[in-house]
Amino acid sequence: MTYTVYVDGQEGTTGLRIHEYLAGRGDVELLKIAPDLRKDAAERARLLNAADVAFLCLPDAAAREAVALVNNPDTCVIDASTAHRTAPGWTYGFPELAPGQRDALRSAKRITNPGCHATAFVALLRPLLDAGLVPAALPVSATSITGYSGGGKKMIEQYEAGGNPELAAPRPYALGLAHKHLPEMKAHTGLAAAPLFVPVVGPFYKGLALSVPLHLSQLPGVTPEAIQAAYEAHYAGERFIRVLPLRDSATLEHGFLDVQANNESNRIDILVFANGEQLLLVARLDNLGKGASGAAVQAMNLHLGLDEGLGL
Ligand SMILES: NC(=O)C1=CN([C@@H]2O[C@H](COP(=O)(O)OP(=O)(O)OC[C@H]3O[C@@H](n4cnc5c(N)ncnc54)[C@H](OP(=O)(O)O)[C@@H]3O)[C@@H](O)[C@H]2O)C=CC1
Ligand SMILES: CC(=O)N[C@@H](CCC(=O)OP(=O)(O)O)C(=O)O
Repeated sequence: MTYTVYVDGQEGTTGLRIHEYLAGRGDVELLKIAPDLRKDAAERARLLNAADVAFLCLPDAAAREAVALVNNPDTCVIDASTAHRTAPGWTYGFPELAPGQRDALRSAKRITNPGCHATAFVALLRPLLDAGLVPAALPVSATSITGYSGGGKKMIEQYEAGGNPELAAPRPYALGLAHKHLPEMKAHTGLAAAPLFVPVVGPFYKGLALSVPLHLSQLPGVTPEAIQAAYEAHYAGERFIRVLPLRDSATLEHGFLDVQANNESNRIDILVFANGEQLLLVARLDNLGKGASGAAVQAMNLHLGLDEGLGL
């Protein structure tokens, strides 16, 4: 069986990476748009509707426009943008989210891929809310350090042009405290309020690690071991989520956390560090792997009834 796949936004960072994942596959026929017609609505509509699976690797406005062009009821749209992550009728492309998510993704024709920071945040918080260890009302904070490819072509060009000393150091951003991933972080964890979230972009291509500090004094009766056990239970048998042993400083290189350790993989590592009543939860991943294109291909495989890890 051959599946017809179209990537709208094939020249962008996420689109190119999806092409790389799919290039060697004999079961996928990749439809390509002529370079001069890349933004031609009629030609995009033709290809979107000819596809079994259409990936949208576009800015939000263009992704909304692309969805409006799809009228083939059999086309499954997998949107990598932020446009539909909490929209009704769309299924969150995170198979490991909760029991039932895989069945939902098999039948969905509209799949919305999680954001890179949101993937890490949801991976850390959802199991703890589901297990009743973190109450929905708990105020939560998070920081995340990411490589510059997360900012797409424009940011990659800025960093790779060289000559700007400001870019040599990590840069906190989204300091209006209104990052675009906040709505999905709230919606897909069950928290009553979005976290206070500060992302930081650094002078390296890719790799992401998000940290959530917790004070056990705010969680009566909860222990580090209970948190660890909740992760192990939630992610038991998951091939793309690895829960490292509690306080596993052996996974740290010379006492530092390597945020690039999962690059070129579709894996998320979950790490729990504890000292007395203070706890630090960390999730790390490749922002272009499980944080974007890898997750999109995993969702496609699952939707088509194939081995979820095919090509990943
Ligand atoms: N980079 C990352 O780590 C992640 C990105 N995402 C999301 O994925 C989406 C794509 O991001 P990314 O690949 O980084 O972005 P890029 O800027 O690298 O690529 C976007 C591509 O879309 C093209 N494009 C823009 N408007 C249109 C249009 N109207 N019709 C057709 N093509 C159009 C652009 O064309 P042109 O080349 O002419 O500019 C560009 O090639 C975004 O919504 C982003 O938020 C999600 C997770 C992670
Ligand atoms: C460094 C950088 O700018 N990163 C992007 C995140 C990219 C991503 O995963 O998010 P979307 O899928 O929502 O684009 C940002 O924080 O806006």
